[in-house]
Amino acid sequence: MTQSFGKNLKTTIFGSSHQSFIGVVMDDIKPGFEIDYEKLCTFMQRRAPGKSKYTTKRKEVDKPEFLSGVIDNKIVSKTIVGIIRNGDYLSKDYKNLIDVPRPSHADYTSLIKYGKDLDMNGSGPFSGRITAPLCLAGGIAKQIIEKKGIKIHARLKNIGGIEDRKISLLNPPMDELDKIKNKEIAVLDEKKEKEIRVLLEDVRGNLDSVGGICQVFATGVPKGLGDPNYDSFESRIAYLSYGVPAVRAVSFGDGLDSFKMRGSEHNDQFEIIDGKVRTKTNHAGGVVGGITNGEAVVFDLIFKPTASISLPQKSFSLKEKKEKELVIKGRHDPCLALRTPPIAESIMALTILDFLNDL
Ligand SMILES: C=C(O[C@@H]1CC(C(=O)O)=C[C@@H](OP(=O)(O)O)[C@H]1O)C(=O)O
Repeated sequence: MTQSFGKNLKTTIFGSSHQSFIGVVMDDIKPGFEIDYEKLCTFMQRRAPGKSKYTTKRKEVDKPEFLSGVIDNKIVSKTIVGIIRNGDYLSKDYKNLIDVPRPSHADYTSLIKYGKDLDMNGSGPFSGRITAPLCLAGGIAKQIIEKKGIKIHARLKNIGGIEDRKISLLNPPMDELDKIKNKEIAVLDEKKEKEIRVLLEDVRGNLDSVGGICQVFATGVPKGLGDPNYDSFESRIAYLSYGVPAVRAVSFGDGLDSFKMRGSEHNDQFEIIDGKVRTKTNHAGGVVGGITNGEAVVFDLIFKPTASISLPQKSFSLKEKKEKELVIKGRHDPCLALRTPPIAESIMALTILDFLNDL
């Protein structure tokens, strides 16, 4: 079971949703960087639970603490260790799931693989809570690469089938995206936001859940990050993305729509502007042949509807060896996708920093 990623900047997530804390080790980071602690906390609050009626009611402070490698917010070692304390956990809500697994959650596959030894309270390593330390590391990575002129912003592109405004992949409106980052529903189009609220009220009222797509943009990314084939820029993004609970797909640029296009529509033709090679469009999302081309890097993360819903569902009892109805207790997100923009930004930032450590 690996909780680690990164080739040059080796990052390891540890802990579990209902243990006393969760955290992250960042190894082979460059000492000297001054972390803007307030900015890091604000970034992490965008993901934190208990902030909206459309997400989980669990309330956590989610303030990062540095155990090692950081003094007065300055990185002073090659390895840093940060933690986030867990406070508001109700493990009793998970007791019945040891015998009766949740459909489409990891209870069953975890049991097949690890038996009853793995701490599955709060869904253990399969919990969305493990994205808190990812954002701790990602928030730091984002600050480091910002100083190198790389900007990253994410938005909710689609919630439960309701699509936000289409925006340019070539010249993404980064200032506009920056302004929506602290919204409860981080979309640009206010009319669509109202429609999403109606949908979410319906989903919540009916004890159900809904998924969504988070789209993330990075500008100022140097040309030449990534290699062909198995260590492509996309491969490292995908490696992290599929480690995030509930991610079902990751797609670059026009991604999942590209197969419907003709080559003449999808090709990004070249032009020379002020002596610099640019592309006229950015259907590729800034990565061709696994290598960044200097245009904005854009990818979508597709999240399934939260598996833990309160409606009665068909499952089975391991003890009794027969089918059984399951009613899940606990405080689950009617739409976990709402909390994902800082997660997508973290994946982008950590991957770029990992490649930059290469150079
Ligand atoms: C705590 C977080 O999200 C949790 C993710 C989660 C799950 O099953 O993934 C289930 C809930 O946990 P609990 O049952 O302990 O309340 C969420 O609250 C968080 O994101 O910080």
